[in-house]
Amino acid sequence: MTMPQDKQTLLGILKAQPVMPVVAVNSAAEAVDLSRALASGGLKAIEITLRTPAALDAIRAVAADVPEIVCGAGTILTPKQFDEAEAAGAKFIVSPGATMEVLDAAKGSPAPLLPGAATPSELMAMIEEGYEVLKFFPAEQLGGVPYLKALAPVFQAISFCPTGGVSMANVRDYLALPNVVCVGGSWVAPKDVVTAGRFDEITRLAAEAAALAA
Ligand SMILES: O=C[C@H](O)COP(=O)(O)O
Ligand SMILES: CC(=O)C(=O)O
Repeated sequence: MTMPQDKQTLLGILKAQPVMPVVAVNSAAEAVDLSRALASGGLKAIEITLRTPAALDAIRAVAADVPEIVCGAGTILTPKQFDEAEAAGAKFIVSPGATMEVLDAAKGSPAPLLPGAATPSELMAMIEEGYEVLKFFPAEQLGGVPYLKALAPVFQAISFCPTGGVSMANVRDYLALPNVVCVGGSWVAPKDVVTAGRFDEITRLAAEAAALAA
């Protein structure tokens, strides 16, 4: 079996904080301010999703100007997006799912890929491809904590980053699972708070999330 996923590097990034902020940004400047505010609160990485036209510029700017945070790219759906995100400086790449084309793009890349998988057959396919650290999206809608608990004894090598519907109300239940390395969430960077430029509030939310590690 090949081992294309740089598991150690990826786990290092994911385990450095309990919550990975998943964000969609309007501009590179906004992404820089947001990243600094999240880092001030104690979060060590950010996933900038390719859901806005500003995403690649934002990744470039954060990778260059905010050394205190590890900048990754999310919502990678195609090999072209993988290549663009890597070229922009993304240090890790997240996809809500997995296609053979995206897995091919990830081969040999310095940016480790966190692909998404949910069903037993999808998990078996990922294991065959050498992937053991996986996104679980959309977590709550797919069955949440009870679903992940049921998978654990069967898929003992798999670690998940559940994302989608996770919040301060349920995050502790996810983090208590042995097969969860961290969660992804947008609640630490609410759109209205970012747009209003209330970065002190972002730092407060980030600190609250970072404290979940204790
Ligand atoms: O689209 C969802 C994001 O990836 C994160 O999900 P969330 O907004 O439920 O935290
Ligand atoms: C769901 C997610 O985190 C992504 O779109 O990459």
